[in-house]
Amino acid sequence: MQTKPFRIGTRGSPLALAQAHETRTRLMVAHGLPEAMFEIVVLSTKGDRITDRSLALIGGKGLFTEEIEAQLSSGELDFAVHSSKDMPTKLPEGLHLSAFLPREDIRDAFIGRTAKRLLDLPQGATVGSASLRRQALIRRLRPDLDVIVFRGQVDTRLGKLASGEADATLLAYAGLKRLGKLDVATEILDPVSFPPAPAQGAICIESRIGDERIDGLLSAIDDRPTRAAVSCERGFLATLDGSCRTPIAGYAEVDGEHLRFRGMILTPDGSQFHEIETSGAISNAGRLGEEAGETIRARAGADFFASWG
Ligand SMILES: NCc1[nH]cc(CCC(=O)O)c1CC(=O)O
Repeated sequence: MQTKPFRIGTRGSPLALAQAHETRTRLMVAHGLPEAMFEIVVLSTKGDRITDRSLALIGGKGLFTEEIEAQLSSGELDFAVHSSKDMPTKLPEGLHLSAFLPREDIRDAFIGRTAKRLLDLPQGATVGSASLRRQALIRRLRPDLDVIVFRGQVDTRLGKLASGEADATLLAYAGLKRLGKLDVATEILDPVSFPPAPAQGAICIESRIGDERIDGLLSAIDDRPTRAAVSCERGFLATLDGSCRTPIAGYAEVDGEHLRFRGMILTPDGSQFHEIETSGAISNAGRLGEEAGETIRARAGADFFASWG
């Protein structure tokens, strides 16, 4: 019988803390354990410290996870809670994603200061986003808009918007919901025309491979449909790139044992894009995503990928 508290690693952003608390609550309920059995350990990551530059320029994925993963590997943490969207497709040796919480809404939210909808923005309006996917999707639908880089935590971005640095911004519905700020959203974007990032809206738990005590603890809160959908989306991402330096979008929807995936890749200026749709058994989810990536890559051709630099 475990008596020492489990040590849960997380970043210190309000969103990360909300995700860690949600995970702890689910574990307490699933196992009838008191809160004192879970210690939330807050770590600062490179991605949290660098706020003045686009993350795509400094190294993309892994920025929010490296410090936490080092402490997982060394045994100082028992497991860590992350946004699946921020996880590199290749994890460090010895670590795996051992559980997924039931997914939140996958869609992006539009937050307009004056116009309430993306398509209602006046010509030449500015939209702030640091995400290459969102930038490319905006340019595809509205090549006349001026897309500017907007970084930082959700509150920072909303502050920049309020102070007039842009006319609108985009954020994940899931993040706003977890922060209790859904009311700022003025439009929820349609995932067919504005597909989310692979793994958006899904909280995952990372832990050591072969740690049976932790696997046992976490299996009680693992959501199978979310695991299948995220595996498929991450398969697509991994085949195409796996960094966050590229405009890649896609989402899977699970219905019983069946899954349907839609993916999109774009040139950064949004002038060209390719879409793919596929479906199959959830038992084959990761492979379905990889195959979709291979197919869309062949279809797009080398010239298209030159735009990704
Ligand atoms: N890159 C930051 C990040 N990572 C996860 C989320 C939102 C929550 C989620 O997708 O699970 C966000 C903020 C955003 O995109 O608005």
